[in-house]
Amino acid sequence: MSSQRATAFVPGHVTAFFSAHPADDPAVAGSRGAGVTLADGVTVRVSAADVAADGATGDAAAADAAAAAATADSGSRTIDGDRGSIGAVEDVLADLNATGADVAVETDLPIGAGFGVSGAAALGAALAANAAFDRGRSENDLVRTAHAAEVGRGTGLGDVVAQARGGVPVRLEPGAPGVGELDGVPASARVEYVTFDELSTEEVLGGDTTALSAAGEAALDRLRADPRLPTLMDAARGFARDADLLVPEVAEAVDAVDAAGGEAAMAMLGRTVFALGTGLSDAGYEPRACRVDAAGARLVDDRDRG
Ligand SMILES: Nc1ncnc2c1ncn2[C@@H]1O[C@H](COP(=O)(O)OP(=O)(O)OP(=O)(O)O)[C@@H](O)[C@H]1O
Ligand SMILES: CC(C)(CO)[C@@H](O)C(=O)[O-]
Repeated sequence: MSSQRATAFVPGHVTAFFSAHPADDPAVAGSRGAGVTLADGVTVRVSAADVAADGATGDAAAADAAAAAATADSGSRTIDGDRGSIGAVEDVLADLNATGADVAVETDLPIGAGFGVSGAAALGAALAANAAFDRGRSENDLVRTAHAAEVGRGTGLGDVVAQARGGVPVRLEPGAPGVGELDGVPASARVEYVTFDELSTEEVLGGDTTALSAAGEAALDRLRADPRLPTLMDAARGFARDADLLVPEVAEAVDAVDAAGGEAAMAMLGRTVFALGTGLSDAGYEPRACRVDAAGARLVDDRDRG
C-alpha cells in the first residue's frame, strides 16, 4: 500500500576534479573524479496530485485514485515555490510512471553553479516517487535511473552516484551502480562557499573534453596516492588550471584564501569557490557554510523538514 506522498533529501555535491567518460549506454557513461558532498542540499517532495490538494491519506479507494493520478500526463512542478522543472527529474518520473505527481524541489543552493542541483533533484525524485507510489525499486535501481536521466540530459556525469554515497566520494570508475566504482576520503569538515555566477554544464560537457580529462586523470592519481582532504584541494587547483576552466573571480578568491593560510578550489562546473574550515571567512569573504554530508541521499520524514 502506498503512502502517496514522500520526501527525500539529497546532499549538494561539488566536484573538485573530473575526467569525462561518455558512452552510448547512460548507465555506463559517467566520470572519474572526486568531490565533496554537502549537508546543504535539495529536498524533493512527491505527492499524488489529489493528495496534495486534499491532504487525504485515506482509504483504499483514495489510494487507487492517487495511483491513477500519478500516471496522468503531468502534475505540478515547482522549484522553491515557483513553477519550474528540471529535465532529469522529468525523465525519472517517466521511468517510474509518476509523471502525474506533484513535485516540489526546494533548495538553498544556487542552480547551475556547480552544486549538482539537477542530479540531486533527479535522485530525490526517484527516491520519493518510489516510496510515494510503492514502485518496489531497490536503491541501486533508483540511483541508476537518476544517473541515466542526468547523463542523458547532459547536466552531469558523476554527481548522482556521489550524492547517493555522501561524504567525500572518489569516483574510481565511471557509471551507475553495478558499473562504476566508488571509494572515499574518510574525512569530515566544515565547508565554506561563495558563488559568483552560473557556468553551463551542458556547454562544457558538449565541447572537446580531451585536455580536461587528461588533467582529471592526473589529479585522481595524486589523490589515490594520498587520499586526504588537503591533497584533494591541491589536486583540484591543479585541475582547474590545467583544464583551463578557472574564471577570474574564482582564481582571485582561491589566491586570497591561500594568502590567508587556507585551502580553496573551484567547484566544477560553476563560478563557485569552496574552501575548508574558515578559509573564505579568513580571506574577508562572506561565505555560506555547512558540514560535509555524512549520510548520502535519503528518504526523510515530512515532519523533519517542515
Ligand atoms: N532557475 C534555474 N536556473 C538554472 N537552471 C534551471 C532553473 N530552473 C530549472 N533549471 C534546469 O536545471 C538544470 C540545471 O542543470 P545544471 O547541470 O546546469 O546545474 P546544476 O545541476 O545545479 O549544477 P552543476 O551541474 O553545475 O553542478 C538545467 O536542466 C536547467 O534547464
Ligand atoms: C560533470 C560534472 C562536473 C558536472 O557537475 C559532474 O557531474 C562530475 O563531476 O561528473
